[in-house]
Parts: sequence; C-alpha cells; structure tokens
Amino acid sequence: MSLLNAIKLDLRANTYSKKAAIVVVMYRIANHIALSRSAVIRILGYPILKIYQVFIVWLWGIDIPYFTKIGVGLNLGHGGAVVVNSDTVIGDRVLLRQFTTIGNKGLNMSGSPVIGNDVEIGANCVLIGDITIGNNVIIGAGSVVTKSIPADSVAYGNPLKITGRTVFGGSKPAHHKRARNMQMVTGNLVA
Ligand SMILES: CC(C)(COP(=O)(O)OP(=O)(O)OC[C@H]1O[C@@H](n2cnc3c(N)ncnc32)[C@H](O)[C@@H]1OP(=O)(O)O)[C@@H](O)C(=O)NCCC(=O)NCCS
Ligand SMILES: CC(=O)OC[C@H](N)C(=O)O
Repeated sequence: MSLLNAIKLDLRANTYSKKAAIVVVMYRIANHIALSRSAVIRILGYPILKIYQVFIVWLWGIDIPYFTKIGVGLNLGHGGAVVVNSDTVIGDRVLLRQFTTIGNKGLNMSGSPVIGNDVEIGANCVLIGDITIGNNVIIGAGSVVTKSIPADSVAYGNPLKITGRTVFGGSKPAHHKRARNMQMVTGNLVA
C-alpha cells in the first residue's frame, strides 16, 4: 500500500483527537523513511526522524519507535502517552488507548507481543513478553497481559481472564465505531 493511502486510513481512524491524528501521521512518515531501502530517502528524511523523536516521543511521551511495524488504521484514541517496544508487531485497525505499555519482560530480553488485526486495547494496560494477540480481540482497561489471547476473545483483569467472544456485525470503516456495534456473547457479557 502506498504511503498516501496508509495515511488516509490512519487519518480516518483518528477523528476523535487531532493530537492522535498528528502522531499517527508523523509515525507513518518516519516509519516509511526508517524502513526505506533507498539510502537517499533515509538521508533526506533524517531530520524528520529527529523531529519525530523530539516532539512525539520526548515531548508528547508517545514512545512508539519509528522502526516498529504497525498496520494501517492505527487509532491512538485520546492521543495520550504510550510505550511500545520496537520489536512489537501490530496489525491493522488497532485501537491503542492511553497509558498502555507493550514490551519485553526485562532489560535486554527479547520477545515482544505480536498483535493481530482489529484489536482494541483498553486504557492502562501492560502487555509483555513473547505473546500473540489474535485478530478481533478486546482487552479491557487495566489488564496485565503476559499470555497469548486467541482470536475473537474479550479478556480483562490481572490476572487476565478470557471472559467472552467478540462477534462483529457488518463491516464499518472506523474501528472504534465497529467495536461499539459489536456484540459480546458470553455468560455475563451479553450486549
Ligand atoms: C472489557 C470491557 C470491554 C467489558 O465491557 P462490558 O462487556 O460492558 O462489561 P461489563 O461492564 O458488563 O462488566 C462485566 C463484569 O466485568 C467486570 N469488568 C469489566 N471490565 C473490566 C476490566 N477492564 N477489568 C476488570 N473487570 C472488568 C465488571 O466489573 C463486571 O463485573 P461484575 O459482573 O462482577 O459486575 C470494558 O469493561 C473495558 O474495559 N473496556 C475498555 C474501555 C476503555 O479503556 N475505556 C477508556 C476510555 S478513555
Ligand atoms: C477514541 C475514542 O473513541 O475515545 C472515546 C472513549 N474515551 C474511548 O476510549 O473509547
């Protein structure tokens, strides 16, 4: 997909906060430069990487390294601080809410989460280690996730409990709208 099309999808996902929209577009451009095979693009784009590092990472505290692989339609919700290890892989249309950390289990330890498509992560979560989060997963606010979560699950808490399954009806462009329209089918989670 072209950079322009990716940016269009990112902008569409971040209508809630202009700050989030700016961050995601800046990330997308910086990521494109950082991973470019062209030395010319990497050299000419170097100042943009530094601007991203200073303004987005240091000043706004949205610590998503520009090397991190993230699919299109990343939604940063309110645009609050997050920390994501650069080894993390994030799929398409993921909602990453404020004050969440995604990373490894310790200094110099390898193994960061791989997150699928259409995943919604609640505020104040911690996802650590060599784990996989399947497609269409909802992780509740304040969860500590140290184990993989299968696709189509709702999970929350510390220790984490898988409490239901996500069933999405129809196809809607904006992920957060889609999440609101979903039905959760399980014991106490019938919506
Ligand atoms: C996980 C979640 C999607 C479940 O929503 P829901 O289906 O409407 O769940 P309910 O409110 O019916 O709660 C069902 C039970 O789970 C508990 N529960 C819900 N979310 C929880 C969470 N994140 N952590 C711990 N327990 C939770 C409720 O207290 C309730 O317990 P009870 O049966 O003992 O009363 C939602 O609670 C959540 O955490 N969303 C994240 C949203 C977010 O981050 N918002 C920030 C906005 S800025
Ligand atoms: C991004 C967005 O829709 O935010 C609304 C709400 N605070 C939430 O996080 O779901």
